[in-house]
Amino acid sequence: MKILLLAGDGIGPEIMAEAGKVLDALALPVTLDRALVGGAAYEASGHPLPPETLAKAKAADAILFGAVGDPRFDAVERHLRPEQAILGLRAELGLFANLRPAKLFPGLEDSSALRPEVASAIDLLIVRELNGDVYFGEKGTRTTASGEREGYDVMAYSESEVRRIAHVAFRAAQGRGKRLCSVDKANVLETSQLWRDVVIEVAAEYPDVALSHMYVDNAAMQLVRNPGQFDVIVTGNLFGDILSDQASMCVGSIGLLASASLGEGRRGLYEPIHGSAPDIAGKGIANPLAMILSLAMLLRHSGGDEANAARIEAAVGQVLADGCRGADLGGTMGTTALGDAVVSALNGQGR
Ligand SMILES: NC(=O)c1ccc[n+]([C@@H]2O[C@H](COP(=O)([O-])OP(=O)(O)OC[C@H]3O[C@@H](n4cnc5c(N)ncnc54)[C@H](O)[C@@H]3O)[C@@H](O)[C@H]2O)c1
Ligand SMILES: CC(C)[C@H](C(=O)O)[C@@H](O)C(=O)O
Ligand SMILES: [Mg+2]
Repeated sequence: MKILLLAGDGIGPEIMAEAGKVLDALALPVTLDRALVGGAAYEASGHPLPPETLAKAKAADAILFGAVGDPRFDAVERHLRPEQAILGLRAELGLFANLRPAKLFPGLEDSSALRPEVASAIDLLIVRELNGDVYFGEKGTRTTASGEREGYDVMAYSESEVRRIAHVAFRAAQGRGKRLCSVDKANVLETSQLWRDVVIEVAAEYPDVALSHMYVDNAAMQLVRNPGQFDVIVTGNLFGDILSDQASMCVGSIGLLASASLGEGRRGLYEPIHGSAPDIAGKGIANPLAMILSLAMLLRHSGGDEANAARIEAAVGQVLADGCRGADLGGTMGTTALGDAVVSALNGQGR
């Protein structure tokens, strides 16, 4: 398997180094390649997703992605900002299905922003559509008739876009608790009404899955009131972005949530749900566990290697059960110490 490592900006290189250690420890027959992406690529070549990087991504079986974003480039033209690299990869590779699991690791009951008994019940999967919505609609700024500036971003979903993500979500639910909650804003948005209608049509093919619908404002509230009620959530690009950051604090930290971005084939891109965290970059205190758990998802979904994916997840679970905590979880362990702890847990497995 050919894996492309794209570390990116901010804490990206720091956490990628720890995932690299885990990959080395497993000694798998993989070929590794690296390329610049995001602000680092813009600085070096004037584009956040240079053609060489995109070509390498297309040639890879899987991409392990750190994070992009650098406040130094927040004022450059939008199409050249670091974030365009990840949006470009998702679009160019047709990665329309973003899986963002959130489960409370034993031992982290008191780290959740929620009460321990509420947090303990969390074991959910957010299936976020990743190639459409207001992210990819027409956008711009214009001057209105009265002479003021107006920004606009068009929200749209076609029937086929909703249908394909609905199938992914129903299949995911079949492999879990057989409950799917579709989150939308159909009481206000035409885009959401079509979303809901199409999800209901697709549901006819999955009679074993119990489908429910929830408005996104209520879903945000229910996610902190009683997150244990959710099994699989399917939602659009923007709502999924927001709800997944919220879900991360329900299980303790944004530094724990991994994701898989998948298309039609086996190729996928795997990344933590968080960003480049410029406020802590270079300090050696970023939590590398979301990055390491993203590697586990890579092995599972693109590598078909469930055994090693499960080994990594068990090692992370062990490290957390042993009380290892970085600053985000109220502890003092740094990025490299946490990565080392995962490697020793891996090496100690089965002994
Ligand atoms: N997929 C991506 O590459 C991605 C995702 C989200 C944000 N971004 C970009 O990242 C930059 C920063 O955005 P932001 O501050 O809104 O979000 P962020 O996720 O980078 O950080 C939010 C907060 O969480 C903390 N945090 C994030 N990851 C952490 C980790 N692994 N360990 C410990 N603490 C962690 C940060 O220190 C910060 O306080 C922006 O340029 C944004 O566009 C990129
Ligand atoms: C950086 C940004 C474009 C990205 C998104 O909004 O999808 C990020 O927030 C994420 O969650 O991966
Ligand atoms: Mg996000």
